[in-house]
Amino acid sequence: MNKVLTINGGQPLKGTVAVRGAKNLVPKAMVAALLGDSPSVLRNVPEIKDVDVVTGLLNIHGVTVDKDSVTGDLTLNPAAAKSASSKEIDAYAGDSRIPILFCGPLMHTIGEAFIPDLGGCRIGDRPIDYHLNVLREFGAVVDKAPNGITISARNGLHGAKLHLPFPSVGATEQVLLTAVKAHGVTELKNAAMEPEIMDLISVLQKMGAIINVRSERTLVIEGVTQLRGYDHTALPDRNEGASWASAALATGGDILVQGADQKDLSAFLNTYRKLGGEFDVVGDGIRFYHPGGELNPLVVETDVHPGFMTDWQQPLVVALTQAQGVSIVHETVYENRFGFTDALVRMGATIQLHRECLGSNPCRFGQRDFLHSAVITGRAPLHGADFVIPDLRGGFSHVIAALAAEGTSNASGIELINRGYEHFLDKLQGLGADVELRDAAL
Ligand SMILES: CC(=O)N[C@H]1[C@@H](OP(=O)(O)OP(=O)(O)OC[C@H]2O[C@@H](n3ccc(=O)[nH]c3=O)[C@H](O)[C@@H]2O)O[C@H](CO)[C@@H](O)[C@@H]1O
Ligand SMILES: C=C(OP(=O)(O)O)C(=O)O
Repeated sequence: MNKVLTINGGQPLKGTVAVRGAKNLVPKAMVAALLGDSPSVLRNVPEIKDVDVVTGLLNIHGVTVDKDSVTGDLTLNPAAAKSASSKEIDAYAGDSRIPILFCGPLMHTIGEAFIPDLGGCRIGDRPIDYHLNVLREFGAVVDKAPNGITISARNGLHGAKLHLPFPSVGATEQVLLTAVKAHGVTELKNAAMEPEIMDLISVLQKMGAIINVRSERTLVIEGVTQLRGYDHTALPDRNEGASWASAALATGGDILVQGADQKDLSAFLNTYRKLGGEFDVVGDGIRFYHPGGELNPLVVETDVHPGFMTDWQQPLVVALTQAQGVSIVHETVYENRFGFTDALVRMGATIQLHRECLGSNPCRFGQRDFLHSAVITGRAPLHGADFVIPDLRGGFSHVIAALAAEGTSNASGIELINRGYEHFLDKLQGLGADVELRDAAL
């Protein structure tokens, strides 16, 4: 039975939430376990759908994943790794972005891989051309198959000199997970340097990999013949932390985010402060709050790390609807990440989308037909509306807009949020939100 979340707005969110391991690291560290010749232990694992998807994919490839019933820590044993049928793998098509990262580890382990069509948030085309190009440079052969691709490396994989057209997070991870056991040295230029990538590098180094992080976005990886299991505590989810911070501001609330890490949120914290939000870095996290008074309009441009992360943009836009004046958000990472603003406009926000680059940095979407700049005029009183959750961050934004609004909203498709937000409804209720999950009327 489909569920609907009924949200009664008008209450500030107040209280404490704890964030655990990052959605953008944990599933990748799980994939890395395939490369070891002994079991790995991953700690601080959140209960989110992307972890379930990767657990299922590992299981059908013969990797056991045991969850500690008290701590939730995972022990991943690749001793019996084997190939899986395309029918088994196909069951995971469209669920997340992670299956593409099985390419290198599966080629190293069993010589070939079938990768189903990917899922993840629909915020642009999200092609995998960089992934396939780097894999070919390593010596892999890629073939299109019904519902996915097959990839093989019968003659092994060798190091390569690589340069990404854009510092893609996924393609950088693809290179890391392949190069660590490829024959010879790999140099990757224009690599992504997100904290989750640095944490994946820590995981791989614990396994025995040799990875040099140079300045100027360059990684140099010296391939080794053998890797062992790791014991690692995942870094906290900075994107979940930033989401709750925006929720505090949009609703006029006060949220202590346990686990939020100042250094990984630096660009976000600067923006938050300029917008008029306040935060205190405390022992076990960061307290985010609306200090009273008016919020200030801002110009925000998303960027790769260390810039303002694209995944922070959607929740922040809700807070910007409550600032006094005209704000601009220029999205430079994804070409189509403003679809979620339709529902905000129906709730009373004033948001106009433009094809031009409205920030100070022209981006690669500027001369093309993409509505990738938003002009937000506030302060706009919001009112309740019915909406369908479009994706992870867009859905979070809709829910906090509904909480900031006067009146009642109904959200369907709320389960999408579980892909990246652990115990979302429990956390909302713990912060005093008046929400109720019920069966949809037929
Ligand atoms: C599971 C995960 O970690 N997801 C994160 C990861 O996504 P993901 O790894 O998919 O994002 P990328 O950094 O690869 O994508 C950045 C841009 O590069 C483009 N591109 C990427 C690969 C490719 O082969 N060809 C290509 O054109 C994409 O369409 C996008 O416009 O990084 C993004 C950027 O920080 C975050 O928003 C996502 O939350
Ligand atoms: C875009 C996101 O995730 P994914 O890459 O998993 O779709 C996100 O977390 O905002």
